[in-house]
Amino acid sequence: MITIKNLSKIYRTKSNTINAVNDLNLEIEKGEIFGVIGYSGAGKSTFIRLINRLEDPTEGQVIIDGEDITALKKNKLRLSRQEIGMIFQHFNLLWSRTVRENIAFPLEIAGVPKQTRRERVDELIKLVGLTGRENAYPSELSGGQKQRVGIARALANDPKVLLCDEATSALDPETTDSILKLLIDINKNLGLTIILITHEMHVIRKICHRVAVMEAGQVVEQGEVLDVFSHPKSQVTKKFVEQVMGENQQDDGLGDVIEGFATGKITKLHFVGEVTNQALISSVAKKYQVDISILQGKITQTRKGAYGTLVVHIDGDDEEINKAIDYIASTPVEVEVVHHA
Ligand SMILES: Nc1ncnc2c1ncn2[C@@H]1O[C@H](COP(=O)(O)OP(=O)(O)OP(=O)(O)O)[C@@H](O)[C@H]1O
Repeated sequence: MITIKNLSKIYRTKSNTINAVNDLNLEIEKGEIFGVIGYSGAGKSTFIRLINRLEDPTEGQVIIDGEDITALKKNKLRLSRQEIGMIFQHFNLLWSRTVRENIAFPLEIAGVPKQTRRERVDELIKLVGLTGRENAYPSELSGGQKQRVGIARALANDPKVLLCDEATSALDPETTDSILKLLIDINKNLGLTIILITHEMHVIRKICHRVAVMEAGQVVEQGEVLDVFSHPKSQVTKKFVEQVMGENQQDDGLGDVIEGFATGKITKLHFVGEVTNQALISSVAKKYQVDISILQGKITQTRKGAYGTLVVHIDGDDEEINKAIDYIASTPVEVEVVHHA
């Protein structure tokens, strides 16, 4: 639905030439939540601003539903922009306008008649959960409420695409979760395509279907979120996965723990995808005469399932332990026996 072809943006200053976006190619599907992650300076903001032509590219094309946005003249561009909503890290609200008036603003610009405008604003206020706050000014709102106004305003003209520029980076973790949940609901209920840029892997993990990792203006890796988590290829992607999974957490002090067991087997269980850790552990404990205790590990959830490793101690008769291990190995979970007591 969105095709990015050989997109480049070069900034020339007196002393410098910066390839902020450098020959970028991407295909984004209709109705997906697509994340772009990168460190500061990777070119994410420039990239997202090229999609709605807040910046003009030096080269390349952005094609949305067959229409080449980069080739549009000013008048047509204004109309096309109504199909692309955008929300920002610092909300960009009009401080002298109430919630209702902020949300109505893009409708006024689009020439929507007053009565229709009022009805549409009412709908949007309900959609983003701001009922009761209609007449408040931005200065009277929490960060999460401000971003809800930003979202309602971005959705006012019924866009096909929503661009999110570090939309939760100024919010605390709990508020971030509530805004991410709202974005998931909007994506599901309205079938809206969402492109978000972030430097936080948690945001990608929680809501994105696919992700592209950017470095020095280029996409260095892309794919389904779960695949990128489980098989990160580039150094920069590995660093982002560590943000969520922790660094070298797997074997921290495991040697000492292992020495403490005189019976049973210590096993590492690698989870990628559908099977959940709780379901597996409890079904093994029910099916076989074994005791299982979790010694260490970290499991995280993506939209396509769990990812991570658990180290467990399985104790009981040798035969039962082996049956339990064979059973686990017959599921999508990978088993590795690291110690026989
Ligand atoms: N208007 C501009 N003029 C000159 N250089 C710019 C301009 N805008 C961005 N750059 C440069 O382009 C590069 C990419 O910047 P960009 O803001 O797109 O990165 P980013 O990944 O979004 O990082 P951040 O999160 O820090 O904004 C940086 O080196 C930046 O200094």
